[in-house]
Amino acid sequence: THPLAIRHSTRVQLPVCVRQHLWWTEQARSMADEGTMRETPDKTIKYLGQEEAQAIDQELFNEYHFSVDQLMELAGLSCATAIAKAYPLETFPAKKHTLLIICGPGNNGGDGLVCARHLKLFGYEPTIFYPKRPNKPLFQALTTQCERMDIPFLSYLPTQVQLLNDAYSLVVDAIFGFSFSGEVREPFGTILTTLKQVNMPIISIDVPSGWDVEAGNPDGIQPQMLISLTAPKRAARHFHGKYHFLGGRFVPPDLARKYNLTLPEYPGTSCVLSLL
Ligand SMILES: NC(=O)C1=CN([C@@H]2O[C@H](COP(=O)(O)OP(=O)(O)OC[C@H]3O[C@@H](n4cnc5c(N)ncnc54)[C@H](OP(=O)(O)O)[C@@H]3O)[C@@H](O)[C@H]2O)[C@H](O)CC1
Ligand SMILES: [K+]
Repeated sequence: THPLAIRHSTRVQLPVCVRQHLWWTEQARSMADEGTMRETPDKTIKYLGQEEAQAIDQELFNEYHFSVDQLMELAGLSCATAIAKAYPLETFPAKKHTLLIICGPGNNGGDGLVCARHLKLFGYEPTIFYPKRPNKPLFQALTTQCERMDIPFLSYLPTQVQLLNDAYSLVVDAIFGFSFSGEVREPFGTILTTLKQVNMPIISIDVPSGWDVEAGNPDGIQPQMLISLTAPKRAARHFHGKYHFLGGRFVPPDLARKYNLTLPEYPGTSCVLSLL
């Protein structure tokens, strides 16, 4: 048995053909157009460079005394909420509510773990692949929380993309965020090569993994959805997918003013807004 068979034995028998995939994305698109995504985009929004994104992050922790756990919880909840808006449960083909969430070794991976937990609470069926786990209490706790919620973890990622296409409807890329730099090192090079071949939509958290945080990467993965946290990074200018959401509604006004963030207004109590 391959690892995908552990908990999805009935589902892997359902092939996801291209026609079904197109039907489904169209359904999701029309539902989204009908009312769940009416927020107004703001054309003046500022795109952050890598150093600026890291400086804001540090200021939130060191000057404003937020803990990583706090911000990660809000970031991950934003991601799950945005995914539920763009891909509502009722638009999934043949009730196949499965998603694969691939988590990297830093805080972007932590956002992915939190996102998985909330998606499970929303009725989705996430599976996590977390190949490089930091030896830190925060990540160990987030992992335990997912395990205790019966979210399966893959022991390896099959390189046969058909297995992945058959088992999952969406893949969430929580591999690298704004601290990525240089050439991709293993095992993530192989993982990203596999992701470039899948035919299900990819959802990237904060930055499409493998993209330069500022310059993007035309040869990299091309996600259908991007969820920018705090403010979009410059790489987002090269994003040509269908859905671009902003999340991470935790920026104190003074900090937004200091960095001239010109953030659009979130509607009501929403923790996300659509930028497209
Ligand atoms: N303020 C906010 O908006 C918040 C955002 N959050 C999320 O945090 C990430 C940024 O997290 P950070 O831990 O700083 O970094 P990353 O997750 O992007 O990546 C760091 C790890 O990636 C490894 N890395 C870097 N480059 C490579 C490479 N070329 N190949 C392989 N691996 C790479 C790096 O490994 P090292 O060996 O270099 O240490 C790190 O392990 C942000 O994008 C948001 O998603 C917070 O959750 C909340 C606040
Ligand atoms: K990412």
